[in-house]
Amino acid sequence: MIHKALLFSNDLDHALFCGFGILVSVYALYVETRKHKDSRYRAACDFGENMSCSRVLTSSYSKGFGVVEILLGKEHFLNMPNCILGIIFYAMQLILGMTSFAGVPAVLFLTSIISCIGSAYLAFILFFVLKDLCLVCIATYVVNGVLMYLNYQIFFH
Ligand SMILES: C/C(=C\C[C@@]12O[C@]1(C)C(=O)c1ccccc1C2=O)CCC[C@H](C)CCC[C@H](C)CCCC(C)C
Repeated sequence: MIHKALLFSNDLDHALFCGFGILVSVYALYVETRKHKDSRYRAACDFGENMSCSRVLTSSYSKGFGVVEILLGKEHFLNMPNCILGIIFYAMQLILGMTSFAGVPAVLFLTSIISCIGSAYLAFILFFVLKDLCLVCIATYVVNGVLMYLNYQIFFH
């Protein structure tokens, strides 16, 4: 099988996309927090009624994927902003990606598959329920897709 790197090497690409994922998630968390404090705040990714990241980020789906609240309640610790889960996920990927323990590639690939399933669910909510074009959200779907491709390559190295 031919292994092709996306930009530089597999490992560097992996670290770069993890870093980008953290940046996007931190920005999204900032927008979410700021919008909750001031409803008149307009984020850089707010372009209109149906192209508004802050509308998505303050929706009921922005914490615990909108399902933790229903299953475990509003006060449950897992009912945290999706953005924080994203930051934890990318940081975990970044740190584990720099180690070389046996089993790490499997963990990276497996959690990456889970993140893509999560992304598919969020994309469905975004496009068909909220009917919005949230650019920071779409950016995370791309990052998760790329990370899964890179983790696949690392796993089947
Ligand atoms: C900013 C971000 C996602 C964007 C967004 O979630 C946001 C913010 C949101 O409010 C929203 C509302 C309505 C529709 C869509 C959306 C989203 O699009 C980061 C998640 C990335 C990814 C989906 C995390 C997946 C984490 C895995 C579930 C963890 C698996 C591994 C663990 C065992 C550690």
